[in-house]
Amino acid sequence: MLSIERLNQYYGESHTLWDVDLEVPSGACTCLMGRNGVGKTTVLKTVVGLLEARSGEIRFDGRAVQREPTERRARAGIGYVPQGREIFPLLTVEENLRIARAAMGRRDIPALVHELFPVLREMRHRRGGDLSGGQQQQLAIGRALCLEPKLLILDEPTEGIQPNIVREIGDIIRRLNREQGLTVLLVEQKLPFARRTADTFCILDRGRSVAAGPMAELGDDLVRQYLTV
Ligand SMILES: Nc1ncnc2c1ncn2[C@@H]1O[C@H](COP(=O)(O)OP(=O)(O)OP(=O)(O)O)[C@@H](O)[C@H]1O
Repeated sequence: MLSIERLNQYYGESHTLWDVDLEVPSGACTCLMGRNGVGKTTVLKTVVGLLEARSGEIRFDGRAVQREPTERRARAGIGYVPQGREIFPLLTVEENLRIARAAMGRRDIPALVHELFPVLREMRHRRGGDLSGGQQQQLAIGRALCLEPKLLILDEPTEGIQPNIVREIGDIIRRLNREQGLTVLLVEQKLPFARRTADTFCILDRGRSVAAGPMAELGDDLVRQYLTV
């Protein structure tokens, strides 16, 4: 579904991504892994179109999208839940969802959103900023679902969330993937969570893709070499 080939990206003169390759198979949940600062968020932002690729190809659904604007990629089915969630804190839960939905020219909120996240219906009149971290993450995922994506990209969805809610978020990602058939690309630093949630992995190290494969093949050597601090 998403295929990245020889992607290079720069922040000014600083070469950040070096010939990165990444495959996200249709229907799978893929985890992009690596230590802090290796370029994971930069890959996601380049896929979404918030950063420009200097060279390389990003194919989504069989089409090269690396020169398309963000809105066009979103309309094509690339959904994005950024790190830190970035919900609108002063708007209500319902307003946060409706604003996203308006981008589709629709006023209704998809039933799936309330089915997956009943708390968003219960708290629809609360301000986004008054929700707990876990509830804000649910709102951020719900908002991405309002655009009916084919690929859902999540940047560290468990960051700053209580352990009992982390499991809940993992269950929801798996349900979206397995029951709704949504393809998922996830950045995640928590190894047990990544193992439990994803089918395939790709590891970045200092801006380069260094290993990839089925999650069952993520052995201790790779973990020691590229993931433990
Ligand atoms: N706006 C920016 N301008 C300049 N350099 C940046 C910018 N954003 C990130 N970088 C640098 O690019 C490199 C990759 O950063 P990135 O945030 O993609 O890494 P990451 O793997 O997602 O890290 P983390 O796990 O800490 O979120 C880092 O060296 C970072 O300092």
